[in-house]
Amino acid sequence: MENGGFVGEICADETDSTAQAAVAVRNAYKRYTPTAVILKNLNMTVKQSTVYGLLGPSGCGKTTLLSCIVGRIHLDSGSVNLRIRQKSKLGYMPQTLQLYVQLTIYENLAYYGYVFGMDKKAIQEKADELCTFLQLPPQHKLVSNISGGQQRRVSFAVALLHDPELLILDEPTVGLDPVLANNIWERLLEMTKHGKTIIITTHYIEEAKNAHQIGLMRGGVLLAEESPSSLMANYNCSSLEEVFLKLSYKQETQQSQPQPIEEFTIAEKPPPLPLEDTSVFRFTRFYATFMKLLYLSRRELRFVAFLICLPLAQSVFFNLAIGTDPTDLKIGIVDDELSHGLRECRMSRNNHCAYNYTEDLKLSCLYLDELEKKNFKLIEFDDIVSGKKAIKSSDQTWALIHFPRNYSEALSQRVNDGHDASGEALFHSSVDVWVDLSNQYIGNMVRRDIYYATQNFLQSIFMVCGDSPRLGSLPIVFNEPIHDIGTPGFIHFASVAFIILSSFYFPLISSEALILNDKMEGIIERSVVAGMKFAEIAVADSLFLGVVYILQMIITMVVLYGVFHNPFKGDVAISLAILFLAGVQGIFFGILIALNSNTYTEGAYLGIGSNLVLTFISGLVWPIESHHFLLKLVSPYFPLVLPTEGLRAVTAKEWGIDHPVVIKGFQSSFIWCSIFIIGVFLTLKFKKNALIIYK
Ligand SMILES: Nc1ncnc2c1ncn2[C@@H]1O[C@H](COP(=O)(O)OP(=O)(O)OP(=O)(O)O)[C@@H](O)[C@H]1O
Repeated sequence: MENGGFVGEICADETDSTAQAAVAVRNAYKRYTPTAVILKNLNMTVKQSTVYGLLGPSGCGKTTLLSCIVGRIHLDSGSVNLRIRQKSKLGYMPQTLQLYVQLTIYENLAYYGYVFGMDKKAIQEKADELCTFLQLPPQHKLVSNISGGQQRRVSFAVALLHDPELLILDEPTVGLDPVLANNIWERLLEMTKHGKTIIITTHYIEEAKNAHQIGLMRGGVLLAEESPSSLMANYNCSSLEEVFLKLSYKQETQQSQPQPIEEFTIAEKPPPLPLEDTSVFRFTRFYATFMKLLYLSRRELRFVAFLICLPLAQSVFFNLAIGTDPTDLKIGIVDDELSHGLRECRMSRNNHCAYNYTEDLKLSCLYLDELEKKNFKLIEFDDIVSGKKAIKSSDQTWALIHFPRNYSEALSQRVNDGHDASGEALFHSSVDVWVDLSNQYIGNMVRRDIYYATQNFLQSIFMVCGDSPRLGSLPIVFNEPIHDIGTPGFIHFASVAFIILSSFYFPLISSEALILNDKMEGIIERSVVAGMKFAEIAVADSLFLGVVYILQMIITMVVLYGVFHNPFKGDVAISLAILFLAGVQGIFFGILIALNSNTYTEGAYLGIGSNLVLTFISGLVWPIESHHFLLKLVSPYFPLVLPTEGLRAVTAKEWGIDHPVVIKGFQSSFIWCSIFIIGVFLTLKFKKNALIIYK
């Protein structure tokens, strides 16, 4: 390099050094947005077995440069060549913490140790040594309960844990006790004697004098790259601060005009990452994730209890709150044939035959008995006007029933005279009913039960006279049901959709929460830099969630079918298979949401919002047969809709795996599982920040 020239203007004879260097960055160019150009044709050469101090003001691009070196982000053009070939030989301490603060110091070290392929004994030995050296609190302390400086030292320990050949440290000495900082520098220099190479960024120029080589960075370029002594000698300065100042002035005068963005050529395809990992699935990394989940569940007992109690509470409340008919509904009664009000019914003889009418026959009392049997509470009103007023002004009374003054006599005549009954007898033998239909469901139910009560009342009249009760029935007979599930209630219908949605939703929120948390905290990022594959994380998470899911499903099924006796008549294995596939869909949909969310809020909205839509269209709230015709055209193509139909057919109709409705349920499940899994692959491949949140 020409004396005084920026490192960006690299000489041809230096290209040989690229091959020998531990790290060689050539013509590096990186921008975050078209106007935010961070690295501008930067060149950097780090010799093997040296400490390289990267110095520069805040925002000059140090972290960006290190991120490109460790493969956290791609360069837009240029190249990074590393002497090491495997990620396991790289140690990286990022600027942000990227630790599990809910875990202890040891558990964090163990997690990353397993990621690096270390065994338990080696991890424990190294953890003991590093914790002593870095003056860390006892290893059983939670990271959340130690100071910020101590947390950073744990992060530093993680970088040193597996004795890497190339160590990249982003401001490891911030806020450290000077003695400890000095010890760290001594250790770093000692490590170079064993062939290690270290790049370290720092704001402390004084401390950087310890490095073998210093890179002075400003505005996205390296102004100089030499040993501290040569820098001071070459620039005729007594301190590094002075050298930096001189070079900064020089840069200012040389680049008085900002370099136009067009001058930087961007490669069409981003240059490859320096350490593309070709290794396949590694058991140790899968084990690291699984162990971490076990550690987390031990630490987060409250959350585990929540995961178990949530299905319990949901299914209990579902059964207690949904599906059974309302009881004790109030009905207003205006009975003009009773001169002493409803208490007269208790005194009068009501059960003699209507064919023999006498003054004391009060058939309205028999009618009222039937209404009470339907669990209505009867409220007496003096007249129709006050009864209607009460319904209008209060939401407590749902209907008003009026019996005319000569109701029993007219009804007797109607029964006796049959088709010869007079118009007056027909008129006065009818009760008037007004129903509050402001709540359609309750209003319709009140109407239905008044019909049933009327029918029962008429049947009882003929029975008392010794005739067939059929005389008082509509001429229609409902025979044995074809698919009998006992007394059918809305809950029986809804319980199938409920269990499918639970099978889908519990794994969804758990997988989403796990991945999104690790993504937001930067732990996936650090793990990926350390060699972790997303497949290893996904498989370990899925297995762990599978166990939780089985527990959740057992609880839900015991409550639904054991305690509340919802109908379940068909093949258990087919039903469990449908539920299992709903769980798999949930896990992968949760992962997909996490990969596509950039904030916790976004993740929460996507998770809850999608679930609401599925709740509406899957038949939990209302039968899909009653959907709008346009929705009916598309709803079968939504997840869970056909599996719900299939499960309903299995559990209520005992249809088998070969029935088209059940087959369609399975087809839909397989197709949606595939769509979610493919979605995860495509997101990982094409979405820039699927795993990493650039802070
Ligand atoms: N993800 C991002 N998107 C857009 N701009 C970014 C992003 N990350 C960093 N930057 C910008 O790039 C510039 C360089 O940031 P970088 O973190 O590399 O600087 P630095 O030298 O490490 O600073 P410090 O010493 O304060 O850590 C800054 O202006 C920063 O705002």
